[in-house]
Amino acid sequence: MSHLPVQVLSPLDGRYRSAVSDLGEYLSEAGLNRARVRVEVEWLITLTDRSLFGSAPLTAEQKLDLRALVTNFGQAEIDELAELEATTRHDVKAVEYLVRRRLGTLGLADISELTHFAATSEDINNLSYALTVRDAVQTVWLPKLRLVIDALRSRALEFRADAMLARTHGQPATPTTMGKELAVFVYRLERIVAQIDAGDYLGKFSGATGTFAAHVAADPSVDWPAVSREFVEGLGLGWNPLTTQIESHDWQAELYSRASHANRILHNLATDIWTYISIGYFRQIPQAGATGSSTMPHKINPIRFENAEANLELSCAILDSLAATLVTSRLQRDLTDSTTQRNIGVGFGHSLLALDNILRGLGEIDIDRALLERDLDSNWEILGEAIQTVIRAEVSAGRSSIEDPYALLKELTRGKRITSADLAAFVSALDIGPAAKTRLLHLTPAGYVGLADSLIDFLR
Ligand SMILES: O=C(O)C[C@H](Nc1ncnc2c1ncn2[C@@H]1O[C@H](COP(=O)(O)O)[C@@H](O)[C@H]1O)C(=O)O
Repeated sequence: MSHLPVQVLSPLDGRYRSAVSDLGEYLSEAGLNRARVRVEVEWLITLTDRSLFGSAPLTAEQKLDLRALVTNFGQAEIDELAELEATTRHDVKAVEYLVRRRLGTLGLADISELTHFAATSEDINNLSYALTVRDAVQTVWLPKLRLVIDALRSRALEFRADAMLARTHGQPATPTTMGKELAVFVYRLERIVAQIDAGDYLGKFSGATGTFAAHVAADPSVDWPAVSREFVEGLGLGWNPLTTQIESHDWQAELYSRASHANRILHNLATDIWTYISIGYFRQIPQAGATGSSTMPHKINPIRFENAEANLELSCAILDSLAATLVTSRLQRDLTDSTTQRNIGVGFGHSLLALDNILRGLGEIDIDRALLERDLDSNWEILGEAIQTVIRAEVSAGRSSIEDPYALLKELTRGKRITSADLAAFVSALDIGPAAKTRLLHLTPAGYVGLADSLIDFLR
């Protein structure tokens, strides 16, 4: 028998807890159950406000008491729900019983039969998930993503004029600036954030098979779809009028796909920064007291970006799986979504942890301008593109009769190392107009960055 105290299985609840615990407020079992209590309570208030089934509107104080069940939801309720569920073997039924018990304590036993009235568990669950996922995304995950975007933008602006050899296919290519390369990621991430901001959080509240059958059986004179719509929209959610027992989860699939897409862009950023660090373009700023390698004292390892890379992969695996599977439920419902949705927090948790690491990592790197310049100065052959393009323009304008300029430059540069002197001699001998020749003679690899410096202004 082990002597270990009870151990959590997920590192999100272990070593990384402090970085992701804000999500637990919403996407934990307790967060879900608190939201379920909220939905049950608000449904009671909706029914009594309309004096349905012999009820009378609750007083302001009674409503406060009921809503306090949500704000005061804590360990006592968590324990009581566990005890109730041990008997019911049904998590939502346990919540209903908890609310009924509290109604008794509050002197509201006369409305206890209106608890969970005409509702199926999914009516409570889907609204609770929409509320908790919305709050987790809007108050925890997106703000962290925005912090990363802001940090990235400020580093992009800082490096906007830092010319750098580009490496398409990993090979020296037409230079760019470090600022423009980081700005590309800002632009991409901002698009995804806008899409996520515009996304839906939908809810249904229409009974066991989405038909309002029990509602109509109880009182055919009520406009139940209108009541349902007001109720769902009153919670700040969009109303889904046409469903089976379950909300169709399409909004969830859309959200998780977009979050996963954001993860992949961040993954691309993390591996690019890792690569810039590995070739020395970024230096890592030593952190006091930190160790790189346990045996090689000189090392500073890019652990922030490696941790981010791994967590983004895990997050994508979970969010992709949720997006792919949640949209299918056999006939009017199967219960697979109940089990999979319990992992929404794990999906966002790995992403949040990655964001935290990227944010720290971005603050722990500095650019090595001297190395960037040395590298550019060692690769004059990349100007072959500029020269052949200028010659073609000159031929086209009738100022040159050079045949096949591309082949000429290919002959000079392909697979070869060229010095500035080689290139100057070559350009001086070219049969082109004097203005173009002067322009080419003044061109350097560091100066061949086109409009990279100003393109960054396309960022919002
Ligand atoms: O309103 C209803 O409950 C309708 C009922 N469908 C159900 N809808 C929602 N939850 C249900 C359903 N059935 C079971 N359960 C309870 O779901 C829990 C599943 O546990 P887990 O796999 O851990 O997520 C676990 O607590 C289960 O008890 C139907 O028969 O159509």
